[in-house]
Amino acid sequence: MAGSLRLLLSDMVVHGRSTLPSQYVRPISDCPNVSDVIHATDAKIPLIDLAGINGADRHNVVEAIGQACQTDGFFQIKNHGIPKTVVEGMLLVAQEFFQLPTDERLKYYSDDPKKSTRLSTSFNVRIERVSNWRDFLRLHCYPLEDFAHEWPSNPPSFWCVQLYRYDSAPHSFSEFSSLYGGGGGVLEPCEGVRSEVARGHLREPGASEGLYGEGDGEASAAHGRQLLPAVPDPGLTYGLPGHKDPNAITILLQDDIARLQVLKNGKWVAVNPIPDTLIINIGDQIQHKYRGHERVVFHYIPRAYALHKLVPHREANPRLMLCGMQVLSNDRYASVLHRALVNSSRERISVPTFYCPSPEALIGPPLALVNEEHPAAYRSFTYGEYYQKFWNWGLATGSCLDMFRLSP
Ligand SMILES: O=C(O)CCC(=O)C(=O)O
Ligand SMILES: [Fe+2]
Repeated sequence: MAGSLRLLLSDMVVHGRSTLPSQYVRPISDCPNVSDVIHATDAKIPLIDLAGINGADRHNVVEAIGQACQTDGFFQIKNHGIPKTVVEGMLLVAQEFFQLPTDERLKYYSDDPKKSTRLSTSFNVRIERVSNWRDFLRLHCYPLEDFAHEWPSNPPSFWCVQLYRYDSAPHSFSEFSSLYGGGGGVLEPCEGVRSEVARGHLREPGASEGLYGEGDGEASAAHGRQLLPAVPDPGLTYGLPGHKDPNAITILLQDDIARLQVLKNGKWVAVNPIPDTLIINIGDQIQHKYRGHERVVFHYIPRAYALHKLVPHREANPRLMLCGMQVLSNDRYASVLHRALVNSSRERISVPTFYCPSPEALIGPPLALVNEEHPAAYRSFTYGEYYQKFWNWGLATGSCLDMFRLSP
């Protein structure tokens, strides 16, 4: 891509540079107040041990997940079944990709958020006035067959690790692919996590029926790798400012540099890396498919629990792919604000996997919850529309969801 050379942060960074380029400098009021961050060991971001998930301890594990979804929306899991070498390999491949010669990387460069495979920088360079200190590679990966051919073929391990299938791959490589969304079995190990998150969260009687059920063709997954180079003055900029993920559930792998923070009880809490753990982050939507019915219910996470209390499933409108969403500000199920800071010593890499509804999925308030006393709080939208707004909103303060709010 001609002329894009300096658009990638990794190509702009000059080692030993002593000042931050002005387009990255935030106004003072918007700078991260690093002295006011609480350490996760004090704030207790839940760490859930999945070791017993398929055994006698299953009930307790599911309960713990449900509890974490209610109280935190952001937690860590250990004993997730993905070998350490595999997890390390994912970070390594990301690092290798970002170290490729500029020309090789720029083959994937695009500033178009609609592109399913792209390398870019900041957040949405088409609209933002202040840039974020990160480069990212974003890949769609479900169904795998639709997207794998677009993925980078370099570094060589990038392709092979992701296309190995269970039936043909050496054990470690097939496990490696398990962290990626996709067909051919690559979603399964995460499927357990994903279903348990949903099941634990929506655990009213009957609520778990069909969650991510068979024949579920509506989900999609995107996979990101982001590089946050070392920065001269980390107190003036962000890798990513405070935001809530627009999708259903995010599974995040971070390296050993503690720069991820989550807002808890009004305070930013550092999510200090714990070896061999993954982070689960509840996003703005969750998919709920009812087996044997056409309908798909996308619950807006903050109200998912209440929704299941209030709306018997069978009252949902079967024609409209019916969805529930409500005000997030005062609801304990809110998807949570989190942010990534940068540091001055060395680059940081993180690998998030985003599980999303399909772009066509219609999301709106359940009819049974809408009456004169409780008018719809938000207008209906497709996930595609929401997602486009999310990119155009540019991680501005407030919530992207507010753009869909109907006047009171
Ligand atoms: O880099 C991180 O740790 C957080 C990434 C993130 O929040 C995102 O990509 O949505
Ligand atoms: Fe995020």
